[in-house]
Amino acid sequence: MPSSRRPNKVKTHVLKDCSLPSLLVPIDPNESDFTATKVIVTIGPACQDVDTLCKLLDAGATCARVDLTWGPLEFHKRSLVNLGEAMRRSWGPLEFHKRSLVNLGEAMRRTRKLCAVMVDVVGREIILNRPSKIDEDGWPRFENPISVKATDKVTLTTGMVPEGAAGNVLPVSYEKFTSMVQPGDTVFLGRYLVTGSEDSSLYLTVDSVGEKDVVCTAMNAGVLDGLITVFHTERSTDSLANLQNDLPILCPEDKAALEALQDEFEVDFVSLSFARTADDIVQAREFLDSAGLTTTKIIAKCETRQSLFNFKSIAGAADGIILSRGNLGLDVLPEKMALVQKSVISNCNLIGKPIIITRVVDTMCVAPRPTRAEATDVANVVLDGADGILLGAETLRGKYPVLTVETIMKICRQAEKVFDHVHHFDHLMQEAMEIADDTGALGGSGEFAQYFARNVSQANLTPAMPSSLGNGVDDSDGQSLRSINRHDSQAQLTRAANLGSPLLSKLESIASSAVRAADKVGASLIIVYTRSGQTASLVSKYRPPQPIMTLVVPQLKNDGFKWHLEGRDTARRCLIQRGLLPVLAAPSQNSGESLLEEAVAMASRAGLVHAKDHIVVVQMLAGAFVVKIVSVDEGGYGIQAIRPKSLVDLMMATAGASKEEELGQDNGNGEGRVGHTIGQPGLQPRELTHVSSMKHNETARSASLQVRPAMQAACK
Ligand SMILES: Nc1ncnc2c1ncn2[C@@H]1O[C@H](COP(=O)(O)OP(=O)(O)O)[C@@H](O)[C@H]1O
Ligand SMILES: C=C(OP(=O)(O)O)C(=O)O
Repeated sequence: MPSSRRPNKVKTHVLKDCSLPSLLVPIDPNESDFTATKVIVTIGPACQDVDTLCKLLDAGATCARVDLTWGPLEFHKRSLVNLGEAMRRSWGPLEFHKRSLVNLGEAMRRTRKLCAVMVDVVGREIILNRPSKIDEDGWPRFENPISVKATDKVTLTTGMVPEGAAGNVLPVSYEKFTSMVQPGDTVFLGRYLVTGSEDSSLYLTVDSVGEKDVVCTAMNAGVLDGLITVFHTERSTDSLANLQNDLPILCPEDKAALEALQDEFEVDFVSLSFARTADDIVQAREFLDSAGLTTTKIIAKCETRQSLFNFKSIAGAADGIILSRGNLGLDVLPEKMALVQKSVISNCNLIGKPIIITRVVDTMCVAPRPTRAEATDVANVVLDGADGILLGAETLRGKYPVLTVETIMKICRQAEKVFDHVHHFDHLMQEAMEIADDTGALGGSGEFAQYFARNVSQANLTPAMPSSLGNGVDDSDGQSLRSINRHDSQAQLTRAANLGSPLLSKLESIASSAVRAADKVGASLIIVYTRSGQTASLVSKYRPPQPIMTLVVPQLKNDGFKWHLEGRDTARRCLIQRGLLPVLAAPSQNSGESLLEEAVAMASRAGLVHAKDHIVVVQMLAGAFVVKIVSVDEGGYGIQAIRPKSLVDLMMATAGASKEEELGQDNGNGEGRVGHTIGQPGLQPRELTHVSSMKHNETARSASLQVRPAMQAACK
């Protein structure tokens, strides 16, 4: 960080109404069960059947992950030449994952709930090559757990393990493993998706390194079972000293599996394991595009210290971040973990990228209740500002997958109630102002803007080590910047636009105005029309307390070969962002006012709004950006004419002016206010926004608008 006057500030918790008496009031059984925080579940044997998947969706899960880490064991022995068809035919776990997705489609049909699909790739994961067999359900099972006592010698080898060899000689999957480690290093062996603190985890200290063998001493006793991951802990406590493996960001098995899944299913997200640099995201994007997964979003997993050194460039290039706290916790000192989490979440919030946190309630793998620490942790994730929580072992092999989701949703709901939305909003605005100030546009030095731009573009913070393996710190400044530019997502373009502008981009100005207005008029709901999801995403960024109904109007597109409807995928991709409630309009529905009326009726039926409630609407009308307030009619079904007082409040909220100074006395009917200039709160008025009233309509309307999880939501 340069000596800018501006430190890298992170928002801390400011809780609204957290007095003990208010907290101890029993929870109203009739209170809305809307939960803004998203929950992603990992599908495994514990939840793959349709009934359990239905229960998970009913409990509130919005995205399901299939984890390719289970499976490629069989492939490590095969040459690249033999991949392809042979693999497709014989890879048991891929069949397991396909069945998961077929069942998920059925669960969506039955529950009429939309669920996104995430595929987690193996990437650079190093594992122990242990013999396994594929069970009848297609899931790999391992036999003969490995029992190790503290101070036992354990040998990790890249060679063959002769039959009858001692049980403490363990083959690792990465053939250059001996080049990575040196005496004194710590190597962690643990069951995939375990905490690292139970007796199925083993910490080893490296004694000596030979050509093929790494001899270690066990620091604790443990019984290794299941799929065992090998994690080489960073040896330096303040920089990066380890050599990193040179495995590709997507291994051949990942590519083959993604292609195979893409043939039959729609993959909304790829969670990119062990992302280290922005270039990893660029490479993954290139592959996904070439494989026809052009709309699939990349969520980079930060699971090593290296990913933190390159964090800003990774976050800038990816469509979202997963903070993989299990692995990261092996690489970051325990006393720093909470602070790292706050920093990562805050940075993602600032640039409006979804941030997902892993490893919250490990105890619920075996117990029906979380520990106090876990329950507190979940609440803190919400208060820190995360978008969602990713469940791993809890739903993959845990005893209580449904109860786990229910418990998490309840904790999140309570935490959301005290999340200070206004403070969060003001923090983002303040940051925008300071960036603007630093660009010089508002009289600042430009120092921070340069720092921010540099970090977003390359983040080359530590020198690369001279090695064929490399320590993996991003050493390709210009190159990664160029690559990112080739793949500029809309969000990146928006960010870039923001960096060059003293104020916010047009769309962001509209989105934040809508959130401010909703707050000022006490709206119950925000409705956002969206095509790509970008506008909805920007509204989510400002973390309104209201649900954000995200209206996606399908569009007929021609890809050069055939016509197809686009929109379903947009709706699903909103399902990892805090507060978004995507709704897919029926294709025949026009996107005008009648659609809004249907949306309001639907929100009313869903209990999201009641009679006389206000709703803030973001849409495009006749080529103009519109933020408007409508009210629910007396019957609670349709739209009432705009309430004049609310209109004044809207202008107050968005123009940041005082009632007396700017508007004079409210004449009670709001006349003369329609079409008033609305600017960015806290900033100078900038965008011209129409505030139009709705036509009066008291009648309840039939619902042609549908939530469209049914049919083809996950299965093509
Ligand atoms: N079908 C629609 N009808 C009316 N307004 C729309 C529709 N789709 C998007 N909009 C509005 O158009 C504006 C710009 O949208 P756009 O640039 O396409 O971003 P997005 O990808 O979020 O739709 C936003 O105000 C959005 O609310
Ligand atoms: C690796 C994962 O997370 P963690 O590092 O938190 O175990 C995961 O969930 O895929």
